[in-house]
Amino acid sequence: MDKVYISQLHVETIIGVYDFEKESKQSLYFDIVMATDISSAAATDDISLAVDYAKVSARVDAFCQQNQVELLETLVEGLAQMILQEFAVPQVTIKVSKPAAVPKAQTVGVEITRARVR
Ligand SMILES: Nc1nc2c(c(=O)[nH]1)N=C([C@H](O)[C@@H](O)CO)CN2
Repeated sequence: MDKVYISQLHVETIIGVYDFEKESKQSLYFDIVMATDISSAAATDDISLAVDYAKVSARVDAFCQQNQVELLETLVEGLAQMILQEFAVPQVTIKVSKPAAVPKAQTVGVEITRARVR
């Protein structure tokens, strides 16, 4: 299966378990890989037949602003379901990194892969 991907998408949003995290936005970085068959888009050179990575990026940012949650797990699960439904891809992998969370680590985060249920 072919892939369309987004690397290190920077989103600033309210996210976290602790009270101090609910007061100001923090940086998250998303790596997103979407399975797709690119043959129709390649044959026609038509963006409407492609998974538009710019539209996905904008939706991910908007989703993060509209859905303020505590856990990275909750956020990526919601994002995966949104991408599967709105962009007609059969499978998506999302890795989210929260570099400021653990000072002694370069970064921490969560990665999931979800497939559309037929
Ligand atoms: N598996 C997770 N562990 C932790 C999360 C999380 O979202 N998933 N979040 C926190 C805090 O919000 C942390 O980022 C603040 O230091 C802790 N562990």
